[in-house]
Amino acid sequence: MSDPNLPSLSSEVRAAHELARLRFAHDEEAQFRIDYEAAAVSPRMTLCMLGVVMVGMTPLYDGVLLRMPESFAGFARAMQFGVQIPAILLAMLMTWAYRLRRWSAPATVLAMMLTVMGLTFQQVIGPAHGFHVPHDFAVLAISGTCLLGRLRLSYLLPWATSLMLIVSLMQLHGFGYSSGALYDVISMWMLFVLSTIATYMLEYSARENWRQRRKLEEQAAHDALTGLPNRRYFDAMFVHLIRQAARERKNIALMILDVDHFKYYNDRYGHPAGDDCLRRVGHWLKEAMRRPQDFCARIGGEEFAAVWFDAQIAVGPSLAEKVRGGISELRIPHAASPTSAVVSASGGLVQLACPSQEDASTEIATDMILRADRALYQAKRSGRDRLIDADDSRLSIPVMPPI
Ligand SMILES: Nc1nc2c(ncn2[C@@H]2O[C@H](COP(=O)(O)OP(=O)(O)OP(=O)(O)O)[C@@H](O)[C@H]2O)c(=O)[nH]1
Repeated sequence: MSDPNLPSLSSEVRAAHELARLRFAHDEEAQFRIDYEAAAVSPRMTLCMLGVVMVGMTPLYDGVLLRMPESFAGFARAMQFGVQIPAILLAMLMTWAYRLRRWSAPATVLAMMLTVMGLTFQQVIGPAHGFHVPHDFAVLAISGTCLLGRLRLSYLLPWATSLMLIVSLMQLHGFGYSSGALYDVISMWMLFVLSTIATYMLEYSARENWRQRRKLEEQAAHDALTGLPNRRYFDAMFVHLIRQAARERKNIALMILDVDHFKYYNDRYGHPAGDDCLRRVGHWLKEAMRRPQDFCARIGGEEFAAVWFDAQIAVGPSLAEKVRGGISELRIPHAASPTSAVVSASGGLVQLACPSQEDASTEIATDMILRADRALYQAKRSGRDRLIDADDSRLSIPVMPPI
């Protein structure tokens, strides 16, 4: 029998297909794009800095190495310092400033377009002034953007290909269809194809690593048996929700649940059946948490926690009782239980109305867990298969002072 925790073959094939197409499904793709853009900041800044330095140095190699005539230098400077460098600086600003970052990719593409178009104009107009701009600068700018720009291939490719077509046509138009000009254009396209393949491979491995890291993070936060969040996730998330509840003046409720006489269950039906029982309980808990911010976790062997965010204090006990009682409704036979013929659970509930101290959320969480645990203990002592509300007058437990 196949292990339900292992991914099915079809999901693996789908995952490989998505990777090869450089596109994940909906939410995963959206999350990837956010992370990919965040990781693009330093390579893209490097690209822009290189661009500024290389364009900024053009007077040096135009004048000293290529001996650009004065009649042409004015046009070249206007292009370089009036258009290309400002466009690259704009891309730098959009990448560097957090609030403007969503414009970073279009600004980088714009800088590439203006730089390449400027170079191509110079190449085409130059010969009339007795000056020849080497053709490789245009493809260098496109390849550099491919390799260092960290732009997604599906975004970059249409722009880069259009640019290459424009550059090729302008060159062929400007220099005629001589074998030398054709050779130049073909070598430019070969370099461009290589850069595109490298861009594909870079994005492929970025996606693969990103997915792998997410999987590991997911595994570190979840329990392998039930698939529910684990204790580590619960501790972090509970404190986070208390902080949010304090900020938004919302209520928060916690129930700790423990399956009754689970040792007897294992003894009677065997450990694999015990595992299966825990899986079914976990599945029910996951189903029972309806709102996006409510969650449940497996916090110990046969111990679970359920957290409700923004539930009315008056309905908290009935919500918790529905979830706890639902475990008996699963009707998992438990012939060895002195409490019930089916698997049941005891629960301890604690609620907090609008916590006020946002910065004391860790202490509040510790206190709530302690009180829920004590209520659970009370439920066990008073016969099991029941919920005890820590705020109920029957249970007078002193509240732990903040540490
Ligand atoms: N099958 C299985 N059993 C587990 C797992 N984790 C913990 N247990 C068992 O759960 C049982 C818990 O026993 P106890 O702590 O004595 O509690 P209990 O028998 O449920 O009794 P009460 O809680 O007092 O009702 C132990 O026998 C553990 O071995 C698990 O992942 N799978």
